[in-house]
Amino acid sequence: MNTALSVRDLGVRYGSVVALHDVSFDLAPGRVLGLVGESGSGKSTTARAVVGLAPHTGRITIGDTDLSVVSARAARQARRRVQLVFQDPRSSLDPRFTVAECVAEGLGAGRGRDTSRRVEELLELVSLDPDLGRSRPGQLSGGQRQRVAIARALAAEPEVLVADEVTASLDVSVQAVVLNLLRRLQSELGLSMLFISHNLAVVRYMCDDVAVMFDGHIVEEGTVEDVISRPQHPYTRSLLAAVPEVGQHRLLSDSAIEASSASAPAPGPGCEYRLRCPVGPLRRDDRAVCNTENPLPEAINRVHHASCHFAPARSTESPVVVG
Ligand SMILES: Nc1ncnc2c1ncn2[C@@H]1O[C@H](COP(=O)(O)OP(=O)(O)OP(=O)(O)O)[C@@H](O)[C@H]1O
Repeated sequence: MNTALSVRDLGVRYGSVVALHDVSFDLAPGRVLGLVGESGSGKSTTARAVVGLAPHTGRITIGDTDLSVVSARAARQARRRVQLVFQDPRSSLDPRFTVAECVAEGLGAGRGRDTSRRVEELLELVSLDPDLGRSRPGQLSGGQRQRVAIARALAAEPEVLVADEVTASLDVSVQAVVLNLLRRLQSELGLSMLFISHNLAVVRYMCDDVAVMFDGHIVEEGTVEDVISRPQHPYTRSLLAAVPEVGQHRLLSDSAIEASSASAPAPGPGCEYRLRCPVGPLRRDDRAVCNTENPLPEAINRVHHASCHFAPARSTESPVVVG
């Protein structure tokens, strides 16, 4: 089979802790494979091993380069075709560098006179104003910082992008913006993506295929639709049961996510948010009205799961009832 990334019998230990046991999976070219599982199941360790940040046993093949049989130099070159975007851009971007310097880091040794033009192009690619290149990461919002981290990863012109909980440190409305950006880039650039998340709703939105991790093992894999609608492993069933909106197929439409990434009004009293779901009609409960007793995060939590996204309906002085 033609694969962008193939992992066989991957094992990682941290001292006496065995973090990964014989993990195997294939990522097909141009597809998005979700790696899902609870905290501590080994998702980040898998990502770190794939990009060479964790010593491991087993075999990793990038394109047609089996890293276990080539020289260290050839392995380093092959690994440049796989780029990792970390969970928290505050720690992955050097605060002493300007944004432009952070992105230029990703261009590697071959950069020359055209560096600043290329950095501008990369900032535009992630929908950032190139003028932000003169700022420091600390002057940007969390969502802007994560876009810079994505631009830096794309600077290396990777074939595979590993996105490790890239929205976990972001505010819920900004999460939607970053997810949509990743979807757009993946499709426009034909990237293969290993998308790591503990959130099954997000995995369903983003991925074609999914592998479920538990205690350092992959316990189930398949297309997202098959695994979510016909889970075979008891652990997958328990993960699904713990996320009601996936179990009930109450997931998010593109339009809901796109709407939430547009100019959302500042949440506050009298501001109504309408939750959307692509399957079936909205129920009356699918709306959340914010008021002083019920500020936005609680409203969203009460009606839907906290990790869901939402679309602003309209902002008024007094709550509006949607029929
Ligand atoms: N640097 C480390 N030293 C020792 N043990 C570690 C280290 N990093 C991870 N582990 C352990 O390895 C196992 C897998 O951790 P890992 O971070 O890969 O899980 P995860 O699924 O990514 O979790 P999370 O979603 O919380 O990031 C856990 O038991 C964890 O405690």
